[in-house]
Amino acid sequence: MPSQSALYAIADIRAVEQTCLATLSEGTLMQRAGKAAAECALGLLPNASSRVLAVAGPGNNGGDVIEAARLLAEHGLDVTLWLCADRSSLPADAARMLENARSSPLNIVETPSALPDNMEGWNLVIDGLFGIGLTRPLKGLYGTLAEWINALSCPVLALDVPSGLDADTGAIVGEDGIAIRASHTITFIADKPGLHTLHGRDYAGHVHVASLDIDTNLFPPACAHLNSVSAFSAFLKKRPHNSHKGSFGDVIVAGGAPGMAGAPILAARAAAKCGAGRVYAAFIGDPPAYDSAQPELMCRAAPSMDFSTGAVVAGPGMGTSREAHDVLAAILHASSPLVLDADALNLIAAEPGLQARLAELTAPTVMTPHPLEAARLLQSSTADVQSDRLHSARALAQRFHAVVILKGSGSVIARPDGEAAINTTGNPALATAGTGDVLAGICGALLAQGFPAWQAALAATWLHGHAADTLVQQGIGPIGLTASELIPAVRTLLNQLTEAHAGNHIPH
Ligand SMILES: NC(=O)C1=CN([C@@H]2O[C@H](COP(=O)(O)OP(=O)(O)OC[C@H]3O[C@@H](n4cnc5c(N)ncnc54)[C@H](O)[C@@H]3O)[C@@H](O)[C@H]2O)[C@@H](O)CC1
Ligand SMILES: [K+]
Repeated sequence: MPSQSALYAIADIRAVEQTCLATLSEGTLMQRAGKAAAECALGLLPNASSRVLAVAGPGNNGGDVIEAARLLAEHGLDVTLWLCADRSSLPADAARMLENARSSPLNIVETPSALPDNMEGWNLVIDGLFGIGLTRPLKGLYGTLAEWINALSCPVLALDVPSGLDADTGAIVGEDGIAIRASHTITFIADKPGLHTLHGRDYAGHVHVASLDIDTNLFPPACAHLNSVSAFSAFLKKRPHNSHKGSFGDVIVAGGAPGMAGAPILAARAAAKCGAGRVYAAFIGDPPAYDSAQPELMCRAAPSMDFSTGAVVAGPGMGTSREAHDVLAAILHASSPLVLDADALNLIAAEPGLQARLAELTAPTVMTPHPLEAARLLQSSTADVQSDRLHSARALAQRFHAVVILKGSGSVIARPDGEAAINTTGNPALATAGTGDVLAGICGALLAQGFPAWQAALAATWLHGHAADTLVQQGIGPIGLTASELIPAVRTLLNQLTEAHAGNHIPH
């Protein structure tokens, strides 16, 4: 089995599946999938007399659920199978599973013409309508069934992919399409990107991978990975006693047009609490004398700053004025480790001269667009960006020669060589003003402490999301979590991770 964090595109899964089908006896893979699904279902059921509704579609995803339903019925559960397809046109393996099921205690209802009025009484629904063979939106009976299932209060286990969801992108198929909202998904052969980004997290729920005992050697390289601590932990360093404020780098946050002074302050506070030795907040508008809540920050006028002395976070509340443009041009000429956020991205999107300079930079550079900023940079629409987030993040990384964090549910981190990761932490509490400034500040602090751009982006995204998850568990959110509250939680996590993962060697 490939590593737990590896993600595979549908085309790669198909290739692996075809090779396996050629060497295994007929129905073997489907039997393995059905068995894994039945075991997963058992773990979700309250007792031995639970009532299960299994829905089967016209393809092999239907075959998987027929086999799972048979096994559960033979286990003694009260299982009803709705076969939402014409029996005579099922693919061979699925037809075989149906034949096997006929002699089991499974209650089979073929092509149900109407849905039952009674929505209560099911302990679990298993979704085997469509898997990776989905080619068009759910319509007619399938659409109605998805709506009906989504209104139930019991757990829903999706087999391979929640029906209606694109396993590559996490998009719901069709303009007004619908997908089954699962509480759990058991996905076969290997994990898939669409279960973790865009609508993926909302529709797939908890994802479990069943590898079906396929030989690891049959897998091509993964198309992306899930972000995890192990991807950046090598750069978590214990601090030597003999260190001083110069040992951990400077961060200069540049932004703060008139009326927008809070944004750079948030980023600067985050940078200070994530371990930068010294932090400057540089303002396009008049700088405040100091930050009374965090007087360690040094507040300056941006046009007079030297941006070559530390890692720079450009953009929070920067505005797009002529002054902002000139400050950004000076930043790009300083060639420092760089985080580009918010209006810095908008300025770059609007000006080819800045784009050309950015593409020339060799210092570590991280860009942190949300989908609208990404659309401006790619000269496309937000809908286009979101329709394939992995592709969009990679396109940005290649075009601007930078590591890109495309924010949103399941943030995508991509680098110019095409390597990409999907973040697994975070929750809707982060959908509030200022959280992006905090992310940029964390990233800047890690760059200042010597993280390469890729690991800084992975670590910042993971920490930012995990801090929000921790706060929500404590009841601080999702409603009303503020960006300021994230900052001390990120600091705690960063210290805990460093304590747990850092080696004893002295960094220098
Ligand atoms: N072939 C095998 O032996 C295995 C298949 N597996 C399962 O098979 C699935 C893939 O099977 P298939 O390729 O048959 O694909 P699906 O079962 O996802 O469905 C494909 C069928 O549905 C039709 N279809 C697609 N979208 C539709 C829509 N919106 N409305 C109505 N009909 C639609 C297609 O024309 C095709 O007949 C995987 O997701 C996985 O669950 C796994 O069991 C592993 C082994
Ligand atoms: K499914």
